[in-house]
Amino acid sequence: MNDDLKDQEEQRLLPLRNQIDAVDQEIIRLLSERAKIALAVGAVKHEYGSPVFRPEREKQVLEKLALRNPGPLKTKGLQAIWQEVMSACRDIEGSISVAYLGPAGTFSEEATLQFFGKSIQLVPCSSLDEVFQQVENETVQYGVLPIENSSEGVISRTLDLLLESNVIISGEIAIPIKHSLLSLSGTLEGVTEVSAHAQALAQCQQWLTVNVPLLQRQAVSSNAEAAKQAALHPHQAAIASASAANQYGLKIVQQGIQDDAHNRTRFIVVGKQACLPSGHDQTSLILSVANQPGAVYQMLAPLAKHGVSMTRFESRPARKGTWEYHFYVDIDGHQKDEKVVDALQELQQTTAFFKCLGSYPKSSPTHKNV
Ligand SMILES: O=C(O)C(=O)C[C@]1(C(=O)O)C=C[C@@H](O)C=C1
Repeated sequence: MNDDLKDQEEQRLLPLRNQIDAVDQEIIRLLSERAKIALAVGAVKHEYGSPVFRPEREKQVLEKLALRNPGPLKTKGLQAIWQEVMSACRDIEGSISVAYLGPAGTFSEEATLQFFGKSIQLVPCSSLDEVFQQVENETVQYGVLPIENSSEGVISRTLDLLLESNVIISGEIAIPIKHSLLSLSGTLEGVTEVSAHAQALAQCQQWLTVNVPLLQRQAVSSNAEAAKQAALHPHQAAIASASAANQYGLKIVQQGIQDDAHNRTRFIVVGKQACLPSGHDQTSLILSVANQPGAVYQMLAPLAKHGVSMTRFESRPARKGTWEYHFYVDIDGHQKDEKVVDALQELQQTTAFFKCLGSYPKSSPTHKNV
């Protein structure tokens, strides 16, 4: 562009940018008003000793945005902004800390930030067990854990820890998982090994077999750990997110190497506080029944009887060597909803084992960020 055209453009942009500045000032004034009200809300919560984070209310605020959005902003963009507004308001009511499978740069961190917004204290942990421990010991208020991947199935350690521990599920979020092959040089020259979390290696196995059959595959504790190692050793490549490349000083050899283009992981948020109904909730249960014919069919009868829909059903061996199973069941509705109350009461009487993991807002398409 020549200088004349640049000047012309500047002259036309200037008044528009002045308008944006004036609107920004008004937004800041309104945000400050909102923050003062949040402080008053926080003071009331403090008096009653109740938690700052209210997932059911945040879900309602995000849903209202979808209904009220006049455009031209996309609802997804508006909701992402509001997620940060609520995160910042929450933070002045009282800071919350959230444990996740670290180090920095993992998909767990991405899910944590999408769910809570950026105004939180991130506490990276070295294992899923440690995330649970931190929540159980109340050294953090919440923990974020992967529970199922669309191509690889359930994360069995998370299911087992839910059975053993004493935490309550307070939310869920599903995020797209896109893997990249990273190395120090951005090429595979001199590279003999590729490392990643076992789940990521499994999610990319076809691509690796077809494209880099000679690279030795090495499972490590997380993709971010693989990226850290690749940054130190030129003979190692790593599978991690494209953003991990920046974070660890690596270059992208190839993006999007996951075998399933729609690869997603669902994460759960656990804490010690039960959620109130939001209007669009689900309840997670662990059940088991005596090992006899028709037992599973009978186990589910109270749900059908009270018109409660089952949205997920997983089984895990009870690890007693007796071919007994624990069933992980998600149902529609909150445990305070009348028909759920009736169904749960009956289930408690008819099952050999019953554990309610909590009721929490469903991640609707508008809050799924996918
Ligand atoms: O409504 C509340 O309880 C608030 O604290 C306000 C607010 C918000 O910013 O809208 C902030 C934090 C809560 O998690 C929910 C909502």
